[in-house]
Amino acid sequence: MGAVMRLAVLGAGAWGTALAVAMAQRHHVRLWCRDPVQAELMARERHNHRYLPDVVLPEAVRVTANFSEALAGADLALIVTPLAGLGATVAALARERPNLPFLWACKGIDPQRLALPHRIVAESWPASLPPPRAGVLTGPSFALEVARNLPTAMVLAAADAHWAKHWVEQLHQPRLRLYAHDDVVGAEVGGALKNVIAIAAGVADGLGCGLNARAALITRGLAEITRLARALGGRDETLMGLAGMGDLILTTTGQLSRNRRVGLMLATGKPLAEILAELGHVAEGVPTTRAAVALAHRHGIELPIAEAVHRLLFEPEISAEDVLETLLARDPKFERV
Ligand SMILES: NC(=O)C1=CN([C@@H]2O[C@H](COP(=O)(O)OP(=O)(O)OC[C@H]3O[C@@H](n4cnc5c(N)ncnc54)[C@H](O)[C@@H]3O)[C@@H](O)[C@H]2O)C=CC1
Ligand SMILES: O=C(CO)COP(=O)(O)O
Repeated sequence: MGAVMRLAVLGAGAWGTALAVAMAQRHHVRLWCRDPVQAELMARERHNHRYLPDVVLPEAVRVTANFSEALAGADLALIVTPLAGLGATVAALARERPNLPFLWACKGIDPQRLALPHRIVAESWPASLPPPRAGVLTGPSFALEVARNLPTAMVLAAADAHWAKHWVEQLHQPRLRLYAHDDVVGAEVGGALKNVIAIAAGVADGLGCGLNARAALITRGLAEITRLARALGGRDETLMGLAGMGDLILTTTGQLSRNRRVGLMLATGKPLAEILAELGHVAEGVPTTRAAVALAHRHGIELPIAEAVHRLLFEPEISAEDVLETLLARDPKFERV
């Protein structure tokens, strides 16, 4: 195991808070929360009532709303904002600590630029600086379980496999097991698209389609994820691992998934705006569905489940039952990825 370090966790939602708690078992952690009122409350009460209730913040986690203070003396930053905040956070990090290595832990595809997180990072990084030393942290990991120290396995992927291996050795813990990887595209597509399939699984379960249907959705969902990853330059085998199949199984079946919950509520006919307000957390599968369908058109590949979720999310006059019928009416085919 590596030395004790100083870590800056940037973003204090459910996932940032959970990672801060888990990392504080071995390291000194500063948790940056952009809202000063929320930061003060968390520092005083040692809880994140808004995003991760029932979890106590250990002494080794220092909460601050001051970005510079969070980064002062840090050996590594973990960016844990929603995907929509990644670019601005990377740009601010480059201004403050241009040499600091960092990981991003957000999942999704930007629906405007159709960009995976690593491209958002590259495009937000000043051209005048040497490229950042950075990678992605992803895999099947519900925040609450990580914060409760339940055994979890994740992937740390970077284009430079040696760099990934180095940080795995520094951060690995018996109950937060990290595997190094060098397929950033495959790992990111797995983390992004599983949320789209989780929405579909929630809809199917909400409609009472049964366990056979859920298994079919997971399997054909994995085929869609693999197809898109391949089109974008990822490797098939990555999607058979933690970042692909692992996270897909967790999110399509686990009651803690917010994206699955979006699907369950869509099945009741509730409007999307109401669902998102009720959720109170980010559901990255919603914007990512738009991006996935646009990328499928661009690359000439078929993503029937993602297309079905797209219709249900963004064509309010269409019901969950109608979308299901359209999916079931597809012509028979060979089973191929
Ligand atoms: N919650 C989980 O179990 C996991 C979440 N993730 C990913 O981590 C990312 C964050 O998710 P959660 O923390 O769960 O979301 P959340 O909805 O619980 O919290 C989001 C947090 O980010 C803050 N925020 C929003 N925009 C921001 C910005 N521009 N700059 C800084 N902070 C900003 C919000 O104030 C809030 O504190 C998402 O991409 C999610 O897919 C990944 C693995 C597990
Ligand atoms: O990414 C996650 C688990 O790996 C969390 O999924 P949800 O955002 O659907 O809760």
